[in-house]
Amino acid sequence: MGNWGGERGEAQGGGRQGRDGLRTVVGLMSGTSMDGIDAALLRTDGRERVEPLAFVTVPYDDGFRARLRGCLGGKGAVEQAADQAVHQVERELTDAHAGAVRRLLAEAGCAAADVDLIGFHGQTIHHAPEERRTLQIGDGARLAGATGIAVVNDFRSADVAAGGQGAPLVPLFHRALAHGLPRPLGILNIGGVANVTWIGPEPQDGLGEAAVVACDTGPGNALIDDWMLRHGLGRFDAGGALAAAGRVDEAALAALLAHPYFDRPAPKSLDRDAFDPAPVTGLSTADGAATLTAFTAEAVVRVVRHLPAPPVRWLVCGGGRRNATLMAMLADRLGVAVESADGVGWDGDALEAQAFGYLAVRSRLGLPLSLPATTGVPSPMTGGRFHPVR
Ligand SMILES: Nc1ncnc2c1ncn2[C@@H]1O[C@H](COP(=O)(O)OP(=O)(O)OP(=O)(O)O)[C@@H](O)[C@H]1O
Ligand SMILES: CC(=O)N[C@H]1[C@@H]2OC[C@@H](O2)[C@@H](O)[C@@H]1O[C@H](C)C(=O)O
Repeated sequence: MGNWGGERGEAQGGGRQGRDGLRTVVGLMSGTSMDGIDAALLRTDGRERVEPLAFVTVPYDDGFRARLRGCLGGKGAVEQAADQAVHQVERELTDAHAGAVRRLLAEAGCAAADVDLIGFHGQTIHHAPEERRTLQIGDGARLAGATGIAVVNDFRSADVAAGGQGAPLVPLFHRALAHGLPRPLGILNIGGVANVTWIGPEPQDGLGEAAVVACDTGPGNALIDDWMLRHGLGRFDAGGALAAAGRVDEAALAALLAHPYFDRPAPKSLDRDAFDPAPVTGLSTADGAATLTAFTAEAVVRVVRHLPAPPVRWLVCGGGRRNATLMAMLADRLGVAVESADGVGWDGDALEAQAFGYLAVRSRLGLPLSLPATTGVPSPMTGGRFHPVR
């Protein structure tokens, strides 16, 4: 992969590796909440060094969000991907990402020619690793053409094809950021789905890397968001205010937690709509919100027994860290410090987008994106598909 510079080359007008060994990259994430596109600009060597530069979120409009939802999951989603309707949404999604890149670079005062690479996650519309299927829509070649910047996309397929879960993929990025923080450390991302990265003690001899274990914990905000939408109460429970006004229905919570997912050891991963919220159906809006919020928190508690040792501290990123009721439930139930990742100087909204920029560099360098302990893949696995500027 030493020819990366050559492949990008000056003919492609791209930035080149700086004297400090860092690449300038854009990371793009459009997560399971389907709230919009997160776009991050950073410099990184794809190993230890990460220097965030800028970040923007570009929300989807309601019409596009509805069209995107129409592509989601269910039987035959992969076959459906051949459909014209899905292709049309994929084109729209890709063009919206190109717009997000332009906006990010304009805000950062950075020229496209100074960017080496884009890491383009795309939108997951189907995730069934047990069937060796995962599908993120997003046209890498079209994005490269529209931005004039080479693109890496399709980060999850190689892992899933090799028998891994294909998710979560942020753990190696989390480890790169976590130097000097107390161990074992739990990093909890609460998006539509929630996922944890457990990071063990730093090797005493300074050689090698800290152990890392990861999995999806269970629902994040998706069930709460769907509940709010269904009741005409907005897109999410701002600050957790509605949940704070309700009472947790213990019988409904127990029914939700009866799902076999919580007994499965890590690594394991989820599709957005893996859980059926039927147990809360008859509850008041406030009690339903409280119970679904407790479900997200309790799912995190249930994962602790699948980790090598309980984390001594939890750092929370993703939109769920803004839900004060959820954060209080987590602190109460985990019994150790639970705090926003922003408190250690990270941007809890930008982390996933940054991770896909970082992983794009790793992809070009042929480095692993996943490990047996993060996705269950049989051996450390690289991945991603490269789309040069033509
Ligand atoms: N002020 C707030 N109060 C409560 N919840 C909030 C607030 N702001 C955002 N959220 C929640 O965070 C969600 C968005 O989180 P985020 O952007 O981390 O998800 P994502 O990246 O789409 O998902 P994933 O990590 O699963 O891919 C919203 O859908 C909402 O539920
Ligand atoms: C298949 C898929 O898109 N999974 C997402 C989703 O959103 C959160 C959780 O489920 C996580 O496993 C993953 O995203 C993050 C960015 C990851 O791969 O680390």
